Amino acid sequence: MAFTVQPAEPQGTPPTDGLLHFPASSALKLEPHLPPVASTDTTTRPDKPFVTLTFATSLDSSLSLAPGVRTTLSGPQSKAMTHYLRSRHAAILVGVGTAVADDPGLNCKIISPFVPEGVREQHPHQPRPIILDPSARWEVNAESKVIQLARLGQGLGPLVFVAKEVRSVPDERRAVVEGVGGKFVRVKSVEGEEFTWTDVLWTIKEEGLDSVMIEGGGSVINSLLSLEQGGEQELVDSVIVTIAPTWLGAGGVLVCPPRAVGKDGQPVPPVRLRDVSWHPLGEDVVLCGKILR
Ligand SMILES: NC(=O)C1=CN([C@@H]2O[C@H](COP(=O)(O)OP(=O)(O)OC[C@H]3O[C@@H](n4cnc5c(N)ncnc54)[C@H](O)[C@@H]3O)[C@@H](O)[C@H]2O)C=CC1
Ligand SMILES: Nc1nc(O)c(N)c(N[C@@H]2O[C@H](COP(=O)(O)O)[C@@H](O)[C@H]2O)n1
Repeated sequence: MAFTVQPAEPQGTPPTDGLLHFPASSALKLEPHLPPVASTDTTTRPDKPFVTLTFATSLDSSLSLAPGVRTTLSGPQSKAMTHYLRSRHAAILVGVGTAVADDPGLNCKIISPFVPEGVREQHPHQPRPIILDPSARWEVNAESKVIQLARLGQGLGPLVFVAKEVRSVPDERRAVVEGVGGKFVRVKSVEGEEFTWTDVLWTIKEEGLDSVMIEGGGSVINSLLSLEQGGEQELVDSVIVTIAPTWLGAGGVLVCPPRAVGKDGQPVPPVRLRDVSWHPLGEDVVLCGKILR
């Protein structure tokens, strides 16, 4: 598919339709870190989608002030960048801790500055929200933001991944989720608690979703990074982190995976990024890279 820069909106002009704006010049810099757009791409794996790990952090590695406290870290430009990422992924994944704490919308409020030739997009591309909720504790209801947005046509119905061992999901929750085109998906778990990331990603691929951005929260990011640290599985294709110029202080939800040790009990070299680039966006800086393997 050929892509061109859509010149309809001059860079820097705020949109008047409630949508966010991310300039094509900034978007181009992210391109090497994003899922391929061409369906003929041969680098994608059959067993998993393209995985982007992306979140916003403080200088002291906090995602939020405390568990359950929704905390704004991204400034307007990096928030627009996150929505650009949402426009470029088929799915967006968070843990149930985030769903409960933030009541997130998990939708996209940006029209890509790149559009296929001859096409003028009227609506943002929407990623499919995925909530990891092994024990079905998310009390999703008609007021949940993700449901409201899907009902308005401004987002998609969520896929809620619950453990096979969970006896049943309450009928009201099922009706709410299915009413907006979402569904509960059963995933094999270890003792009804954790899914393996291989199973999560395989299930996403089985749902026909070729790319996923994993946004958080702390438990999700740390468990994924600890696998990468172990070096046994290569699951994350791209890492895009917004760093905000603030310290949230002790007590926050931290990105801090357990230190990896080898079979001999000795520390193994820490995980590091390669192909790193830094992009100032407003007062924030966005770090892009790939996990060094
Ligand atoms: N600054 C940012 O970019 C973001 C910040 N956040 C913040 O993070 C905080 C929430 O983080 P946490 O409390 O750590 O919750 P979380 O969102 O990481 O969810 C944790 C839950 O997800 C499930 N889960 C995680 N890994 C799993 C696996 N491998 N298999 C099955 N289930 C799994 C478990 O039920 C676990 O209890 C909130 O305060 C939120 O505001 C969340 C996302 C992004
Ligand atoms: N990029 C980014 N910057 C921040 O400052 C944040 N707090 C987050 N959080 C993530 O975005 C979700 C909330 O936004 P929506 O309602 O979905 O638009 C939140 O749940 C986190 O996943 N991200």
